[in-house]
Amino acid sequence: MAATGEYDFIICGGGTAGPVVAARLAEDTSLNILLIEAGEDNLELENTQMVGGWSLNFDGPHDWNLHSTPHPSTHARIQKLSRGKFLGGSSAVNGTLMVRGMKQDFDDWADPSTFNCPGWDSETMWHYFNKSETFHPDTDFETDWNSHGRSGPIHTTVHPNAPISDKVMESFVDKGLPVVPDMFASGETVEGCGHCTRSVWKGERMTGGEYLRDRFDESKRWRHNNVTKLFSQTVTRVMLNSNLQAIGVETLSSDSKKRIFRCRNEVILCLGSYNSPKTLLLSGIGPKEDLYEVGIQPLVDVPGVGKNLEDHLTVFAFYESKQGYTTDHLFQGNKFDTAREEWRISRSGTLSRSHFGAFAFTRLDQRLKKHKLWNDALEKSMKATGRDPMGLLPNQPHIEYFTTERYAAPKHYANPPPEGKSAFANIIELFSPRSRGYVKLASKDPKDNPVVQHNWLSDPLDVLVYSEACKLGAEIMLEGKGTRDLILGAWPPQAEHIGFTELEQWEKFVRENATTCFHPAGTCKMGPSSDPGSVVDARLRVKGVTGLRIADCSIMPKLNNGHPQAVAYAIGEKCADMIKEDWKIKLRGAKL
Ligand SMILES: Cc1cc2nc3c(=O)[nH]c(=O)nc-3n(C[C@H](O)[C@H](O)[C@H](O)COP(=O)(O)OP(=O)(O)OC[C@H]3O[C@@H](n4cnc5c(N)ncnc54)[C@H](O)[C@@H]3O)c2cc1C
Repeated sequence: MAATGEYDFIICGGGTAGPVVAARLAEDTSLNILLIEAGEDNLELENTQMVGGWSLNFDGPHDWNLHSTPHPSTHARIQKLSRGKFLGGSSAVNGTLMVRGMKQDFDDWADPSTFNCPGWDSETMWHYFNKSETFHPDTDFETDWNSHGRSGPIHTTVHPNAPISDKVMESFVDKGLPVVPDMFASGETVEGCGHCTRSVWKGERMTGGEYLRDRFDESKRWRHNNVTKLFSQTVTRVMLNSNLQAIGVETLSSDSKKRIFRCRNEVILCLGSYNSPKTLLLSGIGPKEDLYEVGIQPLVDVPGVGKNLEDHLTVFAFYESKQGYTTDHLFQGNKFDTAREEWRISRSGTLSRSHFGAFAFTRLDQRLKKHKLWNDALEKSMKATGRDPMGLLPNQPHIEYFTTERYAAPKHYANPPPEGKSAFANIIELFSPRSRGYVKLASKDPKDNPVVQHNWLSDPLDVLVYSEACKLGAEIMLEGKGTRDLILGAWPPQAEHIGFTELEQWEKFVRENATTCFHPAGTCKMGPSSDPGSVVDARLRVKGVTGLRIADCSIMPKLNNGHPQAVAYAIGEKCADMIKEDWKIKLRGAKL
């Protein structure tokens, strides 16, 4: 098998973080960079650009088609774990929400007494969040300009609310969550509600691909001549020499042809939280017992690879609403085709925007302190760490609420209201869960998806916090002054949650309904060498080898209390800067 190329840096994965690393390194025009992506270029893939087309990418050739392994805590339900397989990766299939999380989340990453990852504090992360972004505020939006960028490749906006979202905000305020302008970018408000930034501009979704090609440039040319883009090639392993130095990668094409690409400096894995650990394991880097299990000779025993899998859960509580508030009428009947035509012609209409509406953060201390389970755990955790049992300080929220502006949900919800009826959801998202899962190889065949066991809700405290959050969420919707008179009942009408009065009813509800928020993280955790579970150090270098880094959501030592795409961009930005420092690469080329 002959080598088919040699590059200074090889970036594996053209998703969210990968293109950032490639593009920033390419600012030095003397460098020769290869970016390898298993999926296609997204230029001709309409559903990666049409904001409302996101779920049409699921379950086909543009999805990795991963599934969770059943677990009794979620009633052995098998859940789809969609990930984008094209340029832009999961940023090209996501809900476009740019909820950065709290400043404290990143100060925890950096703090020696918590995750001990120097250089990952909030000030640094806000610098990189802003660097990746060009924010276009609405005229009457009160912008916190310290928390937005003006010249990054990812163009963002706020969303014009449908009437239902304004009514939901009224209920949030009525129930004690005040409106705080731009709180989801500023990262300082723990209890409040407001609008969040979206990775949408001029009716199009922004993806990691923007770093490589300016979508609004008529010519559609690539920004950098020194980045070779290789699509439809799956990286199957990192090649290590006898000194355990990464010297290249092996790839497989869809017609099963193997190729080898060599690198002079470094390989950077940006394959996401399921596939980065998978590729390390296929390369002989991981827990030795897991490798022996599938017949792979361990080269480096790194016990943390694939462990520490964290995810946010969401549960959708649907309500039927009076007519005139939601946007269901724009989708019912054959209106989807009309809406798509409108988007095609003018990049406007309902498919030019995401269907999420109002947002809120809150803590649940008052409710939780009624429970012995919580109080016992609180006493212990306060003594041990000064934090609550979820690992949070008082300036970090337990929960996010966000709502839809019509009946919209993951695919297993299949009860859209007929014409003449409207529905919306209050989505309850559990932050900082205690449950952790894992990613393991199913076999040594790189074509097989890995085994993913999330273990969601396996920790009783997660169930308690989540059930209380759902109960409060229902009170806000049913008693809050904006929504109490417009909600007609649950949707579908036979849904029982509308009548729930007891916490146990909500516990059953979350076990039966909670589903992934598509935020997997932590499977190649960053941490100091003293942490046996860490896979990369604070400069993102893989333990036990040289010339190999990871830059994607898998490196998060703990998920942000927010949504992860903005973090993925920031990780890519910071990784590129660290590589430049380490290799003393000078900027000679054009800036983005
Ligand atoms: C349906 C959905 C909705 C979401 N909604 C939001 C939201 O609204 N807001 C938010 O902040 N976050 C959201 N997220 C999460 C967010 O999009 C991801 O956390 C983030 O994009 C992950 O970035 P990443 O770089 O880690 O991985 P990815 O973006 O998944 O990139 C990995 C890339 O590597 C490629 N790849 C994988 N394996 C190989 C291989 N072996 N060889 C070559 N290439 C390979 C993949 O095809 C992909 O392009 C959502 C995610 C999904 C799926």
